[in-house]
Amino acid sequence: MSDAIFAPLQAGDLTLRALRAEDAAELHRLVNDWEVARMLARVPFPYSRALADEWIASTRAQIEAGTAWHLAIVRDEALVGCVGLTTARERPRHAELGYWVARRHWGQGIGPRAAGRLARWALANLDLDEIHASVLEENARSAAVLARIGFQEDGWAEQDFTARNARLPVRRFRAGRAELSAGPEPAAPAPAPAAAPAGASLLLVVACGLVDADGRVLLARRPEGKPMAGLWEFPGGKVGPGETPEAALIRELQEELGIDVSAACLAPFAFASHPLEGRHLLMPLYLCRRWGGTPEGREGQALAWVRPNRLGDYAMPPADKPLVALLRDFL
Ligand SMILES: Nc1nc2c([nH]c(=O)n2[C@H]2C[C@H](O)[C@@H](COP(=O)(O)OP(=O)(O)OP(=O)(O)O)O2)c(=O)[nH]1
Repeated sequence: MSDAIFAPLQAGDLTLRALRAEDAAELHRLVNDWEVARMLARVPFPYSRALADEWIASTRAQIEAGTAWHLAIVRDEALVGCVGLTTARERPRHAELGYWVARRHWGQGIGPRAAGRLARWALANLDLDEIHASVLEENARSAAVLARIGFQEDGWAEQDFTARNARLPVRRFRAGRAELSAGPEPAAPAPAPAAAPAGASLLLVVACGLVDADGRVLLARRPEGKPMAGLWEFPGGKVGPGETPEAALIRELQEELGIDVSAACLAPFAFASHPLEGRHLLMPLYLCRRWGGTPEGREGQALAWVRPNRLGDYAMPPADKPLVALLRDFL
C-alpha cells in the first residue's frame, strides 16, 4: 500500500503518515502495553493482533472518507506512536485529537511535536474552527503535552475506558486558531480579539476580488503557519513602505498567484475596517476581471473559484464579512 491517500507531514525528525498493513505487527507490540493502553479510552487490553489489522484498515477508510486522520508517528523508519484527529459528527467544524507514544520513547517531546503538527495542519486544511481533547484525570503527562501545544483546559467530563472496564473522569481541553496557528512553540498567550485600543496603528492590506468569465470569485486559503490559517481570503497582502496600494496588489498577485495585472484593470470596489491583533486593519478591495496567466497557488495555498451566492459557505476572516455581502449584491 502506498501513501497516496495522505501526503506525509514532517514535524522535525518525525514523519506523520497513514498507517499501512505492514505496520500491524509493530503497532500491536507497542500498544499492547498496559502502561499505554490504560490511559486510552478506546483501546482494549490485551490488544489482539487481529485488531491491529482491522484498526489499520479502518483508519485508511476513514482518511479516504474524510472523517478521521489517524496517523503513524515514525522516526528513523520506526513506528514510535500514533496521533489522530476525528471530526465530530454532531458538531460541525469541531474535531477531537488523541495520541499515544510507545513507552520506550516517552520523555523525548514526541507527543507535543506530533500532536501540535497534526492540529495545526488540520486547522489549516480541513473545515474546522476548534479542536478538543480529553485526558484521563491521572494522566498529567498528557495534559502537559496539550498545554505545551497551546490547548486550554475548559472543564471536566466522564468517558468509558475499555481497558479498565470503567467510566472515569477526564479533563477537557480545547484550542482554536488563536491558540494554535502561531507556530510550533505556543506559550505566548493569544492576543485579545477585542477592539483595538484608541490610536492603534493602522495595518494597510490590499486585496482583490478576481472575477472570472462565469462571475465566480477567487478565494485563497491561508496556509499553515500564518495567523488565521485555514480561513479563506481575497488574494493580496500588506502594502510595503513607499508602495501605492495598486503597486502592492500587482506585486502580491504576481507573487501569490503568478498572474500579471495592470493598474488599469483594478477597479476600486469597497473596503474593510476591523480591529486585528492589537492593530486596526484597513483593507481596500479591488475587483479585477482581466489578467494575464492562470492563477495558481504559488505559496502552496489552496484556491477556490466560488459563485457569489456560495461565498457564505467559506469561513473567512471577520473583516471580510461585510465585503462578502456587498459582493453578493453587486455580482
Ligand atoms: N490578503 C488578505 N488579507 C486579509 C483578508 N482579510 C483579512 O483580515 N486579512 C488580514 C490577514 C492578515 O493579517 C493581513 C494580510 O497579511 P498577510 O500576512 O497575509 O500579508 P502578506 O501577504 O503581506 O504576508 P507576509 O509576507 O507578511 O507573510 O490581512 C483578505 O481578505 N485578504
